[in-house]
Amino acid sequence: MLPRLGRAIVMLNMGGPSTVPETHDFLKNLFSDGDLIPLPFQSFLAPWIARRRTPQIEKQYEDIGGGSPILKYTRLQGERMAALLDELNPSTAPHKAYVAFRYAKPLTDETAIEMKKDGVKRAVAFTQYPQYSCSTTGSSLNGLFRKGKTGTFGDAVEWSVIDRWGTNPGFIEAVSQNIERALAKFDEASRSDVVLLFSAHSLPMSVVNRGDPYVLEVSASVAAVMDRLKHSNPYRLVWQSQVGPSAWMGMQTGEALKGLARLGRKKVVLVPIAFTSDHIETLYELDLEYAKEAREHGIEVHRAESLNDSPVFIRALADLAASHLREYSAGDIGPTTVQLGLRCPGCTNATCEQQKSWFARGGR
Ligand SMILES: C=CC1=C(C)c2cc3[nH]c(cc4nc(cc5[nH]c(cc1n2)c(C)c5CCC(=O)O)C(CCC(=O)O)=C4C)c(C)c3C=C
Ligand SMILES: [Fe+2]
Ligand SMILES: [Fe+2]
Repeated sequence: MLPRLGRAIVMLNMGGPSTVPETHDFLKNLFSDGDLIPLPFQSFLAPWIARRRTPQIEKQYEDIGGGSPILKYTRLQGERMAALLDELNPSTAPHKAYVAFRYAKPLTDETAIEMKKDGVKRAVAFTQYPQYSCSTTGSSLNGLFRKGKTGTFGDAVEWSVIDRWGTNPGFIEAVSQNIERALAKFDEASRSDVVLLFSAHSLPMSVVNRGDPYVLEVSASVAAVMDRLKHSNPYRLVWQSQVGPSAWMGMQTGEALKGLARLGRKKVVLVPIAFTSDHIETLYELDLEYAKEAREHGIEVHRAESLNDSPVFIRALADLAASHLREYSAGDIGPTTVQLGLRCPGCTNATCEQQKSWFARGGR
């Protein structure tokens, strides 16, 4: 049971199957989410697509060691962040981190029950996606709002929100240090020729074209990292993990690697920039598929490690949460956002607007 003045920090993310047999339920939840993938006849189509896709995706999770490590790392990051927060902000201690995933256990419902049992009165919804997209953080906040307004967390919880932090100095420092470690694997004489290929999960063009800020915010992260590295190397931002036949943001990571080989650029560091721990896209797509393909094209390729248990990154999470708790009250969104109350100009999802006014009232 948290004492009255304790603070709950709720780490929001999509989640992933911790074991291979959980893959089907993960995919079913994912394809059922109209905020991520709006489908006609969603409640019929989602289970059908999930069933068809399960064997292929199960194989990928088998190949990366039997599941997604996202829960392991989110718990570790949360526990270490909370311990640091107790030191940084004794006036709001004790702090306790909760995990609320959108498509895998622990789902928001389960977390809500735990928070209710703990008697939480004041909570921070802390997105673990550094850059904002309506289809990721937006979906998590919509999910939290749907549960919150029916009292699933208890009647008296007051909320505030950290909804994006893609240019946070600690985050940028942690990514930059991992790039420097990858660069150190190349021979010193040709190190400045290495191309830094920042790779982020792509977004359907239909989402980009309705004014979603994700592409801009990922680009801002890349620009901040390059400033920190004093533009030591040539670089590009490319996009991976397209699903289905519609148009997605490009250029694709795989195509970029082939193009670089054609140009005679044979040294590359792959940098995951839009996710904070290892998952199928780093361990399978980047490490097993693209790196292998690149080597076949004669490219020497190393990947910057994901942030995972990076102490610099965990300190950044704690600093972010500490300044949020010091400077913001229930009903506030910050520190990075200046978009309170605004939704994407082309957004027609009514829940997005309701959710934002609900949080602006502190979750009342
Ligand atoms: C910032 C990260 C992500 C964005 C943006 C994003 C958008 C997005 N994703 C899909 C469809 C799928 N994504 C899937 C897996 C998956 N997606 C992300 C991150 C972002 N997605 C991650 C980290 C993962 C893997 C989780 C893990 O391994 O731990 C999948 C399932 C895998 C598959 O079937 O290929 C789908 C489907 C859409 C449609 C979308 C934008 C609207
Ligand atoms: Fe929206
Ligand atoms: Fe995705």
